[in-house]
Amino acid sequence: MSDIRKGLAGVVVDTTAISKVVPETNSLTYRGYAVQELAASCSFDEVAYLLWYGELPNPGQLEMFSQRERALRRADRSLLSLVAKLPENCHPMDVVRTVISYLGCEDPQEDDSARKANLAKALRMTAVLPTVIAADLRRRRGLDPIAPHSHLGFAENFLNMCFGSIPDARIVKAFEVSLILYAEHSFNASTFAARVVTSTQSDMYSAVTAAIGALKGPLHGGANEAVMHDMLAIGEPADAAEWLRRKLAAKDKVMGFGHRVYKNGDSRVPTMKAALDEIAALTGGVKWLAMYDAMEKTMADATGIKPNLDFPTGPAYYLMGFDIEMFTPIFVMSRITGWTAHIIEQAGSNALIRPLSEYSGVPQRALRS
Ligand SMILES: CC(=O)SCCNC(=O)CCNC(=O)[C@H](O)C(C)(C)COP(=O)(O)OP(=O)(O)OC[C@H]1O[C@@H](n2cnc3c(N)ncnc32)[C@H](O)[C@@H]1OP(=O)(O)O
Ligand SMILES: O=C([O-])CC(=O)C(=O)O
Repeated sequence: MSDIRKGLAGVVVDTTAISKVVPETNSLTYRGYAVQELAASCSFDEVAYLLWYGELPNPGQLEMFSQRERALRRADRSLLSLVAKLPENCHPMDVVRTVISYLGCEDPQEDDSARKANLAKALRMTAVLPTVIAADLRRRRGLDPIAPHSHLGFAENFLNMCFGSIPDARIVKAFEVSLILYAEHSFNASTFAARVVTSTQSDMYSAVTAAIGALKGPLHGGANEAVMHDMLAIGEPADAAEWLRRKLAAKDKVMGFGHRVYKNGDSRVPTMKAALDEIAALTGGVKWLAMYDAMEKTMADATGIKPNLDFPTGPAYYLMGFDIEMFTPIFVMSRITGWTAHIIEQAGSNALIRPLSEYSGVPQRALRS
């Protein structure tokens, strides 16, 4: 029997220079910078630049980069009509997945995986995806899309395209913090899926499409939606403890808790919890803070398992006015920067990813005796 590590738990499969997760010290760095410091001091554009180019931009570089991003925000008519044609009862993650696939069909350079071409694709996808997600949110509410504005920052512009106005600057900042925290997390399942596809020398759009499929699942990015569904099902903070006890007794997983790498708490949660506190104070959402505390305490007492990043983002996005099914697409809007950085890294130092398996079926037998 070989040494099988189910789910590749604990297996180091390659090196990466993009981010480092150290569960022992509860630290996460992007290109050497602590994520908490990036969230406090940087814009999402600066973090995207850092992930792709390895260094923070100087003011001139940032200006040029932001101008290029702003110029690529507009979704052309064919893209918007594709979104409009997709069934409204499909999950918005299916829309996002389909749109990325379509962008690949449209791109005459689709199969050019040189670094320069891939950087251009990464920027185009990152710039246009918010426009598509906002248009999808609005069509599900029976509203026309709002065109992007090139004078607005990345987060402000997205919120304006969704809601038709820009919220309080403190809410915009809290939202931008969530995007920065979501941007990158080493070899998580969706990033690994992207790297597997890239390792066959396939194109960036195919790799991102695979990553979106992996992120949709509730054990990964889909947990932020599940958290809010659970909080609404519980209803009142006073009922959280009993609800959780029943869930645990049935051996069900509680969404938004636990992590494959962090066993003593997710390094991003304190920063996101502070952002949630800010949003709740400004939107009158203190009930959901009480729910958060009740669930966190009951889980800690019963299992010792701590929340992951999807736990605070669920109520934060809900209080900002997003429909629950838009939560994971927002995660995509941010993580696409990390995925594409990994795709570029994988393509630049490639080895086909193809592990082994141990056969567990019937022994070899004759077809006819
Ligand atoms: C951005 C992100 O993707 S963060 C992750 C988002 N996903 C979730 O929130 C889904 C809920 N959490 C989980 O399912 C898990 O914690 C995972 C999948 C994230 C990580 O799981 P793994 O590292 O594979 O740990 P595993 O599932 O083996 O759990 C170890 C033990 O803790 C328990 N456990 C782990 N997470 C939870 C949870 N959320 N609720 C209840 N029990 C849990 C398991 O039941 C298991 O118990 P056992 O040893 O008695 O069987
Ligand atoms: O690292 C993981 O396994 C999941 C996660 O937290 C992320 O992708 O942000």
